[in-house]
Amino acid sequence: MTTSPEPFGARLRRSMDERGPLCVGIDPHASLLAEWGLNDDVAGLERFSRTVVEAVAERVAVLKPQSAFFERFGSRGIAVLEKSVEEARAAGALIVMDAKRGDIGSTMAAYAESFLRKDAPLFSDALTVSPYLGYGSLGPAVELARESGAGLFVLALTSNPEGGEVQHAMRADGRSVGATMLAHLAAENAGEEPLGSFGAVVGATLGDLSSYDLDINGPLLAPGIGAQGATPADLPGVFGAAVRNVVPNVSRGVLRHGPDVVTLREAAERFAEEIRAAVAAG
Ligand SMILES: O=C(O)c1cc(=O)[nH]c(=O)n1[C@@H]1O[C@H](COP(=O)(O)O)[C@@H](O)[C@H]1O
Repeated sequence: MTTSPEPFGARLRRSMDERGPLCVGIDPHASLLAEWGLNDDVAGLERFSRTVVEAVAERVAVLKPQSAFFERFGSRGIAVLEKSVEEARAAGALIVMDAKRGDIGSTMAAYAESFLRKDAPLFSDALTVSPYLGYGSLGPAVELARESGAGLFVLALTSNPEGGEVQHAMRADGRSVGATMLAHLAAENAGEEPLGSFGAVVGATLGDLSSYDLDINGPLLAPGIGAQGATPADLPGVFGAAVRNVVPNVSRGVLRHGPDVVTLREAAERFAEEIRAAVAAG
């Protein structure tokens, strides 16, 4: 008899409760490699990524490698990404692979195989995906995620100022495009306990979102804290009652404190503490 794997949402809820909700990004910008005294090459990439994993993977709930910075180095960069994913998962962190995939359904199935099939070299606990070829095009990824006990984070209301022209656009039924994505996710997660596995990306930079129904019974990945100007203290005002399900991401705000492992860890802990306090007050 095969037992089905524990769903991502349940694993994430437990990890957030035990470790706090902070997600640290692994974003090896060329400028950060330089600040850390590393070369902009595969050896520099590997040292950077390993240092972040060593500093925080045993402590934070989630690590989010930004695939673009690894892809920049071709197959050897991808090999570093594979190793980092393996090491971070071994240390108990959940991996959200930030690859923002999105395509017609038949191609989406291949993206899903790449990141959400249990035995794939880049298997990740969850994957960021773009629904802007239509939410239904994500179907194969939803299906494989369910089978593998993995999850998705669907771009709903992104942190960047340009996102509004698409996401705030009004449909004929009077609902915005972003709100429509949130509604799809709420349907996906209906009845799941303690938390569904199909999350939304909602920027922490967006101000008051009370006109949106963020109650999707799933996690809300909230980038934008630190380098993009949002702070942990903003979270209750942006997310309201949904703040309990927010996974706040900080990349450069933490990473600029490297390369010393202890200093990096302390920077992550400061954010984690501020986030804990803000969520408790919210
Ligand atoms: O999906 C994401 O993670 C994401 C969505 C979004 O709306 N905005 C956003 O900044 N991100 C990612 O989150 C990270 C933010 O990095 P920092 O601005 O350095 O904290 C980057 O890896 C972005 O690609």
